[in-house]
Amino acid sequence: MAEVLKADAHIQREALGERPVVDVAVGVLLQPDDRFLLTSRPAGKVYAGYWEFPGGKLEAGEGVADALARELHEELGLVIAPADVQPWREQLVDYPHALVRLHFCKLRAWRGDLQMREGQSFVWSGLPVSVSPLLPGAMPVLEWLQAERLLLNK
Ligand SMILES: Nc1nc2c([nH]c(=O)n2[C@@H]2O[C@H](COP(=O)(O)OP(=O)(O)OP(=O)(O)O)[C@@H](O)[C@H]2O)c(=O)[nH]1
Repeated sequence: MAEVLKADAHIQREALGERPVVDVAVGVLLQPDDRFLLTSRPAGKVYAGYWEFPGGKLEAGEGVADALARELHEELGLVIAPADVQPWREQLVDYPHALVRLHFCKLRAWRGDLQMREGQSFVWSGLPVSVSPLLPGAMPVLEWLQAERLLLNK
């Protein structure tokens, strides 16, 4: 099994094998200058107020690119073509409330102006990130981006 990131390890949860995996499509929206979009989780959701990359759970029978296009439209009013979604990395995260498989995708093209349709806040961030707290499942992305930038000498 791929490495599992255990969030809030001090909180008890069911054994791994007994929980279903929830698939989540997550977008890393990148500007030409490589800043990326972070949004805050709306009130009423688990980890409300934490910063994350936008996205959400796949519906039954839905693929990652379609789910991401639907979520980004529902949450942010953006229109993206599934063909512009670049699958990037996957990460399993073991939260007390759920075991999730995050499908991180890069996006450099979209249409429409950002609308915070769920009352979220947003920031276009560089590295290091200036907002906090960050959702545990969003943290590996920062390391991956940093590693890529070092490699490309950016
Ligand atoms: N969107 C997003 N979700 C993440 C990230 N990292 C991470 O662990 N997650 C987890 O993935 C799951 C996404 O669920 P969600 O609640 O945002 O999805 P949703 O919009 O479909 O939820 P709902 O329709 O049940 O309210 C949550 O358990 C969340 O903690 C991230 O960077 N972005």
